[in-house]
Amino acid sequence: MNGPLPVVPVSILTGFLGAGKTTLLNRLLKDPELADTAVIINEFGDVAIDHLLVEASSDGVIELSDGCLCCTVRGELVDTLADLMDRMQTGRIRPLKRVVIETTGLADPAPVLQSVLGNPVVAQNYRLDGVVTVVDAVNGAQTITSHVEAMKQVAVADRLVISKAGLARDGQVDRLMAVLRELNPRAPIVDGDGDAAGRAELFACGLYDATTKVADVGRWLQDEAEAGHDHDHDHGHDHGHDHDHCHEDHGHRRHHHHDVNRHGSDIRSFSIVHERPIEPMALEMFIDLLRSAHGEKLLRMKAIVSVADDPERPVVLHGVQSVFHTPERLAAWPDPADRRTRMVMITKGLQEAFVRDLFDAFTGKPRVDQADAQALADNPLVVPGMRF
Ligand SMILES: Nc1nc2c(ncn2[C@@H]2O[C@H](COP(=O)(O)OP(=O)(O)OP(=O)(O)O)[C@@H](O)[C@H]2O)c(=O)[nH]1
Repeated sequence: MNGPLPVVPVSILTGFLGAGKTTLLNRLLKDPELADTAVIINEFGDVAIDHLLVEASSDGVIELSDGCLCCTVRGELVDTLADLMDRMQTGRIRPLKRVVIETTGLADPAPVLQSVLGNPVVAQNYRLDGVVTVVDAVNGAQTITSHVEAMKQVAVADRLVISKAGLARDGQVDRLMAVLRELNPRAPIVDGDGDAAGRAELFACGLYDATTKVADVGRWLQDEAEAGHDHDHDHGHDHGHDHDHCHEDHGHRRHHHHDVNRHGSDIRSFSIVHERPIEPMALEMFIDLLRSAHGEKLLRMKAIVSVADDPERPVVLHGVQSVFHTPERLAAWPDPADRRTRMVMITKGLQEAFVRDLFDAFTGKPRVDQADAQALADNPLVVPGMRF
């Protein structure tokens, strides 16, 4: 009979929306040292795309359902970790050498950390081996100032990885380094393009130690531990935050009273699903307009698109605020049974109806009260029926 399984190290990979978490993970998973790693990803949005874009063998990637890891999905994370352990113990899967949890970009890391550190069942079988936070060189400094989650993600980190340095303007990386140093004086700062960012050692941080971080980190974890305790007794999911977060789904709103709005009441997540291939020019104009007129309100856009010039080979689009990355053409549909265009957007102060109308105008869905594509391109700030 085999002895008890060794305690499995858990790494948390975090970073604000679009910082480059999945890109880094895909690179790291190529290191043979990270074979036998399970990846738990958590996506904010009702149409899942992320799992299509993580390149590990599909049985190594577990997707947590819609909702944010720091709010509604915490219980699911704990259940998933317990289930993985059960499967290992009963020999249904090979023993894992590591579990990596990729959070949503909007996640407050404190409750996620507390789920691993503070849950007795989890803590028996897993140990938190560190937090790796990706920070985007172009948007990072501004994002940390505007979003408390981004600031906390930096403060709790054991390693800080700077992505997109190649896209940064003069002085941007130095300014970002200064911000990072102030929030987290001890975590090594790693160049996302360098070799160290692609090796398994990036995750080998040693047992998580909040006392090596700025003083606030210990307090956040303590607050979470107390909030978690309250949950057990009264199921109040408040934490002092507003509860009005909502997903907008194809024109319908689904209020999730338990999907706590830690993320600001003007942050929305919605998706556009389109059956027919889209003309390349229409797609380009739609994206151009969205980016140039409303880029700063578009926290994140992720899409897999059927383009009419080659519908067999979908295009993957990534937008992060005003930065749109070079589109990538895939060799084939990740799931050949589903060839629909799917776009997921996370916006701040930009309504779904506005984006949807814009999309409809460019994809030729006729509407009597709707401006045509040319009129929109001429004056993107005027959309009939829309007020700003
Ligand atoms: N040039 C450049 N592009 C990058 C780098 N890292 C990521 N990107 C691009 O940034 C976009 C977003 O990257 P992702 O890895 O999906 O970001 P993410 O943090 O996982 O995004 P969310 O999970 O939505 O928060 C993609 O188009 C990537 O190709 C980098 O270091 N350099």
